Amino acid sequence: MSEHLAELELVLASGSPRRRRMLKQLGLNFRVAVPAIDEAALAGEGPEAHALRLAAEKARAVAAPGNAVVLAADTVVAHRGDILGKPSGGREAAAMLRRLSGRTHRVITGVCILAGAREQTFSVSTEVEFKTLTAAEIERYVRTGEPMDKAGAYGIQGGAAPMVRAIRGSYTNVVGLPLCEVVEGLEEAQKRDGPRKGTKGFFADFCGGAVRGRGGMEDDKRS
Ligand SMILES: Cc1cn([C@H]2C[C@H](O)[C@@H](COP(=O)(O)OP(=O)(O)OP(=O)(O)O)O2)c(=O)[nH]c1=O
Repeated sequence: MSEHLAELELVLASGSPRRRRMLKQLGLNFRVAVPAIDEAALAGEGPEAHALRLAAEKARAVAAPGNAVVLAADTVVAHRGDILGKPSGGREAAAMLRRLSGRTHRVITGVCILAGAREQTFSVSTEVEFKTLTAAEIERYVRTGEPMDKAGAYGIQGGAAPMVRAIRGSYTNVVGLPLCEVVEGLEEAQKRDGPRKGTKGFFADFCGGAVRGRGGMEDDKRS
């Protein structure tokens, strides 16, 4: 990661405590602005197109001063072309978990980085395999309330960790912000102020290899 990235004037367009925590983990200076947009899917919209569109709408919805760079993201769970967003209640959460049980799905995060008139939008996809869940396991987990603000009704970083047999791809992408690609995008955005000497650090090295398995990230207190 470039040592100059900490100098970036950054606005995180998100109310997600996970995204805030992950950006902090990078040591970046940023302020938070919470976008208010309609997150409903358009008719016929696929999961990736949906995540990309919402990420761009979130970024555009917040005001940023002169040189600031705005970062926004949207995470969806995709199964057989369907979008599983945040559940509307306990029944829908349980239905989503029954659907994911014993199967592999994809978690797609759309990312938008706005730097003046320049806009980068991209998506990152991670495959997640769930073990077969019992009805009791699902009921217990839904009762914790944790699924309610999370795409696909689960948090890999929290109580759903033991439900996940395997992941292929970025772990931070599942939690809502693919840090490797976000850092690359922010470095790219910073170049508009003139190229800086980049130092290839942890993230560059980390991105070079296959990322498999999960890290040790705490869940937030929001249920
Ligand atoms: C699959 C999965 C999703 N999530 C979260 C990430 C996202 O915060 C959330 C999906 O909802 P989003 O609409 O992407 O984000 P948000 O509403 O939390 O925040 P904002 O729109 O203000 O940026 O689901 C987890 O925390 N863990 C997981 O394992």
